[in-house]
Amino acid sequence: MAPQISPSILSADFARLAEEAKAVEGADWLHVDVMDNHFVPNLTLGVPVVESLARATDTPLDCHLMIEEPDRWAPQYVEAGAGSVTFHVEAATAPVRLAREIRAKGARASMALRPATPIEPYEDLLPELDMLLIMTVEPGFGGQAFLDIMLPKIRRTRELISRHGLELWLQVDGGVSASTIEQCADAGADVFVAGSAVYGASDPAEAVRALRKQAEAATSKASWLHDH
Ligand SMILES: O=C(CO)[C@@H](O)[C@H](O)COP(=O)(O)O
Ligand SMILES: [Fe+2]
Repeated sequence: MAPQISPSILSADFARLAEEAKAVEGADWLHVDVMDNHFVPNLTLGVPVVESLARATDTPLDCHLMIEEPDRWAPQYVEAGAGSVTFHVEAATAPVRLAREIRAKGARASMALRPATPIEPYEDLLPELDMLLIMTVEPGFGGQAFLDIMLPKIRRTRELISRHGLELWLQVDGGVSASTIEQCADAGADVFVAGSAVYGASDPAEAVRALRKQAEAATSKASWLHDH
């Protein structure tokens, strides 16, 4: 799959969300960080705002739920219009049932891992998912420095995906910018969330295009693409 860019609305001006969403039309997804002040020490937005955003933009919404009890809430984000819903495995009670429910309701099902959560215990769950999100910062805030200690986990996950012959997308989120996106693509990521690198730029749409170009160039040279 060609690399995809998902700008994070967390770094946008929340008083102008519709305009900020339109500013990145041309991106593959709009990444919406939902935080409940319990799973992470920050509070952002919920179902009503996602419903409004879905009406305000043609870009599909990639909802990243950093919340407790995703088993209870995630289906409501599909109903609100999200095209992809990511729950954290650390918070989910029944991740297989939840992934199946998200898919059955018509969205892509995705599971996220915090930096300290290994992929290996979840190998058998991968066929249930459309995307796996590897956090490259501790979740909670935009603008943090990329954790390059996550690169080996991205590589191991890409190997698992290839070994099982899965179509699953591999997303990275946190500190992804012009200086880190190539390392992520080389390690095997194919969906790139970028908040401050996009909304901190003078031209967000141009920042998306530039990141996509860098990711495409790095992916075309990456061994994981050619060795399988
Ligand atoms: O989920 C999160 C943070 O918890 C992210 O989606 C951030 O919003 C990414 O922002 P940058 O690190 O790219 O500034
Ligand atoms: Fe996120």
